[in-house]
Amino acid sequence: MIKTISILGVTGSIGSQALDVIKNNPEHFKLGAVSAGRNIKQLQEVLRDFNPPLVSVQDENDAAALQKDYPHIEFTYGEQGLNQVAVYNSDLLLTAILGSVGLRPTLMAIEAGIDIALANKETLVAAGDIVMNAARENNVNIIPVDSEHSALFQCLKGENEKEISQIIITASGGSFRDLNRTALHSVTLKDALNHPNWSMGQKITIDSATMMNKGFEVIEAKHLFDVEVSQITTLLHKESIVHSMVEFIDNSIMAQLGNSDMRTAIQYAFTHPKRIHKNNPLSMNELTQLNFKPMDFDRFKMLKFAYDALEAGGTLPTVMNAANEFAVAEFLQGRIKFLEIEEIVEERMLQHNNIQNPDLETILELDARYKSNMR
Ligand SMILES: NC(=O)C1=CN([C@@H]2O[C@H](COP(=O)(O)OP(=O)(O)OC[C@H]3O[C@@H](n4cnc5c(N)ncnc54)[C@H](OP(=O)(O)O)[C@@H]3O)[C@@H](O)[C@H]2O)C=CC1
Ligand SMILES: CC(=O)[C@@H](O)[C@H](O)COP(=O)(O)O
Ligand SMILES: [Mn+2]
Repeated sequence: MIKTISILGVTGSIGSQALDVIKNNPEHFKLGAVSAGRNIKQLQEVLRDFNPPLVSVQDENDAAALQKDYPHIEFTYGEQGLNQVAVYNSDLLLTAILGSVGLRPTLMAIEAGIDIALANKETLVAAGDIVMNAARENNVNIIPVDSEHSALFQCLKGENEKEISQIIITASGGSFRDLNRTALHSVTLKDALNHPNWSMGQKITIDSATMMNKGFEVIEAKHLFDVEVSQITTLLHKESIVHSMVEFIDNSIMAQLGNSDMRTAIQYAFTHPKRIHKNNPLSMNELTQLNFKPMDFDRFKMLKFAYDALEAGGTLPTVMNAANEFAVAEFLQGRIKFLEIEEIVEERMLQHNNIQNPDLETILELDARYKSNMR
């Protein structure tokens, strides 16, 4: 059976790699509806190559202009457009959109009974309980795409979650892993965007440099796998070859290894529970060494913030995510320095009065407020 896959964020790093997977496997996958933001040039290539039935863009004028050029495709725009793409009749929705803007469309897809291949980790950080409860109520599968969670998901296949001793999430350390905190005062945006192992979008590359990405991944793991916070460990692993590990109660450790190629995780999310062929094997003969080092929470303060937010629960993870989206956007615009990202996040987390068991409207309201310029 050919699976129809819709994509939120088709013009991004994950979106483009997902298109490679679809293009390389026409006997298995077909593109459904897609959304893009403002990169219309890249979207036009997608339209020419894949001819999707429904397309959403951020701006109304872009939608109108595209409609003239591609009359056989249906164009829509804005938040309403994202929702339309999300509920388009497909077998799987890949959430490769950036940030908490992905939350509502993801929930709408879940309510429509569509399985989710989840790359958009901010959705689980902002509203993990609501999303996971909705998935359970609607009998929808959330299949992780994030490389660490894909690894954990694969290691846990057929296992009993009660027999997990700990989940070990590996971390490259990001662009500044060899610098101490003093040196971080003078780092540049250009340096921050230079990830040692992965080629990714700008925001996640900065999150990796601040270690917020690993914090998000700890929260993501808590929601995806039924474990205690105390069972989630992080470990520095500079090669990003071991994508993560699970230790079981009998001391066996299972790991998933592979190249730094997100197409492996994307493809697995598309084919799960089966596997299909792929042509980019990790050459074990060329692997000279794999390094592991304990995490340093004083050096990587943002990871500690994430553990604190997860322990506190309620709306604190939502606020942390929103503050981070604001601060990283400011850094990418050249308006603040690297270390001000964590200052802003910490400041906003400290000023927030936590609310337990929030509903969706509360989360969306706080998300908008803490993402805005409050300074
Ligand atoms: N890149 C990676 O390897 C990995 C990414 N992830 C996660 O996947 C998600 C996507 O990351 P990545 O692909 O790197 O990000 P990119 O920045 O490369 O792509 C983001 C996509 O979302 C679209 N988009 C952004 N904002 C909006 C908006 N307001 N409305 C509509 N569309 C919007 C962009 O559109 P446009 O460009 O057209 O404006 C683009 O298609 C993130 O949550 C990230 O954390 C997880 C693991 C690995
Ligand atoms: C590819 C992927 O999954 C990223 O989230 C990756 O984890 C970033 O690497 P680090 O956060 O370990 O630097
Ligand atoms: Mn990851």
